[in-house]
Amino acid sequence: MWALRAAIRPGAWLAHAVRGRRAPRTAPPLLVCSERALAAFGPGVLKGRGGRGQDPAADGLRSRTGEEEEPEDAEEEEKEEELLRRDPLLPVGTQRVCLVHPEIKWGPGKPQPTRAEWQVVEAESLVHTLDGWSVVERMVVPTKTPDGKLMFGRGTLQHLTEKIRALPEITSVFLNVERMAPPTKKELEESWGVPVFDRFTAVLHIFRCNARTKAARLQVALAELPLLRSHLKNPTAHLDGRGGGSRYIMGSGESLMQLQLRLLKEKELKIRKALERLRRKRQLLGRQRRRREIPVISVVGYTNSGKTMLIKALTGDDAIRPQDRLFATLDVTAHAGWLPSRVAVIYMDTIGFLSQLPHSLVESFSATLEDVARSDLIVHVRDASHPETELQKASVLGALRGLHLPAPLLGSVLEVHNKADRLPGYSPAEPQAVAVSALLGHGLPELKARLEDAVLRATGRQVLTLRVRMAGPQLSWLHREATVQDVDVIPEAGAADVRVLISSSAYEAPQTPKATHGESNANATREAPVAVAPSPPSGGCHAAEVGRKPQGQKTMQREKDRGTEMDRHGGGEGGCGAARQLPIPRGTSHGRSTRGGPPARARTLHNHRAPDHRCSAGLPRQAVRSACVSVCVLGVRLSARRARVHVERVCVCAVHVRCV
Ligand SMILES: Nc1nc2c(ncn2[C@@H]2O[C@H](COP(=O)(O)OP(=O)(O)OP(=O)(O)O)[C@@H](O)[C@H]2O)c(=O)[nH]1
Ligand SMILES: [Mg+2]
Repeated sequence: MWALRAAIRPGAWLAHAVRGRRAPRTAPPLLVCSERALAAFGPGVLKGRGGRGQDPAADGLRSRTGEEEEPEDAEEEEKEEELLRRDPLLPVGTQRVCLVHPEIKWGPGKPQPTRAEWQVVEAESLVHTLDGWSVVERMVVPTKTPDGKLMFGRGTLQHLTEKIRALPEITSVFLNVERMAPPTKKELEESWGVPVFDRFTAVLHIFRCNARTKAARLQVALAELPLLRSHLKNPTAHLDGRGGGSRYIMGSGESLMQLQLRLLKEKELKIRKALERLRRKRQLLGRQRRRREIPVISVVGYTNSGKTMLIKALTGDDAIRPQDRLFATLDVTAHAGWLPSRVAVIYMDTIGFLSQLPHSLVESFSATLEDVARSDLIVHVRDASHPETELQKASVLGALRGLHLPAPLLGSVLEVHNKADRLPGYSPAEPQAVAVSALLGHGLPELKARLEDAVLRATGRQVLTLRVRMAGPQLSWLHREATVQDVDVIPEAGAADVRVLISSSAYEAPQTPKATHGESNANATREAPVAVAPSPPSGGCHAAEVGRKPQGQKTMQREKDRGTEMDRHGGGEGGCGAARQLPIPRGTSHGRSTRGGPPARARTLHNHRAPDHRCSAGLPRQAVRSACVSVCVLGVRLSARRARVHVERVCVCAVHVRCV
């Protein structure tokens, strides 16, 4: 005989477990938002719909990956909205749910070691995710015939029906199975007298409630098509052949069933087309990000493990609002942040995983998860305090493998054990994992250092401090070929120590022998003993050459020769048009970097011959020129023989100064 556990009232073990899983809904601490971080990405890369604070439900100053931000063709927009109009999947309003968990005792259908009680807890969390829904009864019912039409044996079902019928307060039954066949649903609803729904329907309904962007809503609409198909019925079928009416509609030669199937097929094609349009836009934005060389870190993990909270802690973005509910995040959103060496990165917040998610559901969200495949690094956030953390890990890794990610990306996943504050003295068993508390900010410095290390390795970059001559062309070369993070001018030496983030390919170019550069190290910032940067084209005679990236050994050698020549002639400043000589770093506008690194940092320009010197206060041009005697440092006051000026900005044609 079977045992109907926890039928009358929640058993102590279960009630305890359930209480344990529901963390209090406390407001997360407010952190300072990094405005500069966001500014660094320029327009079109990071955008929030409607700006900060407009959507109180949104979990952050989110920059969705761009799909819905572009102005849409009005007609297309209307068509897409039409696709998204549908009836609710589950009953609306307050629901008191009876949770029935069929426990498969043996056989291939038996789930992996997950204990029934935790499956019940997770199912209960799903119900609580819906506003106004509560679980009033829980039942774990053993079954040997999960694939049978009625899921349970005859005697078991009868017993269960009596139990459910004896509970007048329940308004629906959640049968905790992945999918339920329509005939099963029909029979059970007739026996129990209340609506019955499965895990797929519950998750789909939650997705519907939480999806905000058009991409997410379209993906949900795509995911629910199989459900709609399985519920199709032909009301005239019973009339067939009895003379009671035509099974064809208005003589079209198409039965109602065929018509419904055709309409669903057309709907599917339209949704796929709309998703493809959004995918192209996302790819475009991805290309823009890559052009700007901003590394992307995808944060993945089981639902409710703290992904959003971790991104909030890493970026300091107080507009991000983590929530204690499953599938709070459904849209991939991008958030800007900085790593210790002021390396700008984008964190991608992603949809959480759940065990036993129907395959079609995961597949429909594959377009969103494409962003994960294109990232430079994956961070796997785990809830270390969860009793089933190992199973959650297995579930996430299984889903990641299903995404067909590039092997190096999959091989370099950085594991973060979150919620360590709930486990005093916790230390991860995995040597590579980092324990943190995103809530309290514990372990974040170590995590950031590890992230930087991994990101630099993944993107083939390193942070170096190089000493360059101010009179030489090296600094401008560095501005072009690397991200200059800091310039420390040493006036008495006529040199500067320049901290740069440089790609290995640029750094290891033939004319930059490592011996003279000092040791390269992805993390450590090293002093280079001598001026080292490869020389740019002579004197900046041709604007095209000034902005050109050295490609291949031949080009580099030519540039080296020119550089040698240039050095012999004292600084390499030719007599060409000064506008072409001004070494504005590529990708900058008005001295503001868009290649990573904080904007409006003091930037040293070595060129003595700035093309024009403009003074907003009417200072004589000569005075301004003499003020820019040696270096032009943005935002820094310079004293000169005749004037004291404040260099406000540097653009291609002028150095703009203000009299102080
Ligand atoms: N105690 C503790 N709670 C945390 C920590 N990090 C996150 N939480 C809580 O865990 C819950 C879920 O956090 P989220 O960041 O929304 O989790 P998520 O992984 O983004 O969840 P989904 O978007 O739903 O997949 C929230 O109530 C957080 O307050 C932590 O380090 N310690
Ligand atoms: Mg989230």
